[in-house]
Amino acid sequence: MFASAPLTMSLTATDLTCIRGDRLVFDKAALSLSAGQALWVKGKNGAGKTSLLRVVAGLLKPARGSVCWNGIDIREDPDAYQGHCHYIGHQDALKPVLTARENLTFWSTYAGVSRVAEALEIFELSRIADMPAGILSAGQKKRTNLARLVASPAPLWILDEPISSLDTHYIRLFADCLAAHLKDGGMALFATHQDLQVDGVGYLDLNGGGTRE
Ligand SMILES: Nc1ncnc2c1ncn2[C@@H]1O[C@H](COP(=O)(O)OP(=O)(O)OP(=O)(O)O)[C@@H](O)[C@H]1O
Repeated sequence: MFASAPLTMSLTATDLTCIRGDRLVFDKAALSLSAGQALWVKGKNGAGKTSLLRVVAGLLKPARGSVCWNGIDIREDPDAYQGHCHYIGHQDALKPVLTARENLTFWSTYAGVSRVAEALEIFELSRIADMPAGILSAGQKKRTNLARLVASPAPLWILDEPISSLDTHYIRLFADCLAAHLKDGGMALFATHQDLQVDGVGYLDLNGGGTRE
């Protein structure tokens, strides 16, 4: 399953406060996830979804509160945490001169695991695998980014708008991929304004400041 991951995994965040510029974005947000669970972060534009995902990914420092992976504050060993976590944000993380295959190989080599061929197949990228990423369509770029989730598996997925630019076929494909990840004992925290059908997902509503429903 997930190399080097402990049998029991947990992600907890408590009392998170985020201030951006001089604005309080959210206050006292809390969440918890264990193996097989997913949480959908909801909220209107500007409610702080991206900010929360970046805080939980360890990319943005909260004004207060903490994020713990298996009970240990992620600030204690950020490198170890990054090894268990895939963050895919709004922006694509592709080098435009490298092909889709080369981009995936770069990421999976960096992570020390290589399931590139499987990732290309699952996200139906084989036909365009050897085209430079810079000339791919928005949806093809998005699928190449998402294929990193399979090319170098990690137990925790943190995904910001993972299905933007995808047509209904690929939204379904992603939903199946997410469901398989959860069935396999993975976890996911994500935000999307679009409709995504995945069973057993919990919700975190930031409109009220970060209270879990
Ligand atoms: N780098 C920054 N500096 C200052 N303020 C910022 C910065 N980035 C975001 N903000 C502000 O933080 C607030 C939350 O932004 P965030 O992107 O987290 O919201 P969001 O819920 O993801 O929005 P959307 O649904 O529009 O993507 C917004 O008011 C935004 O203007």
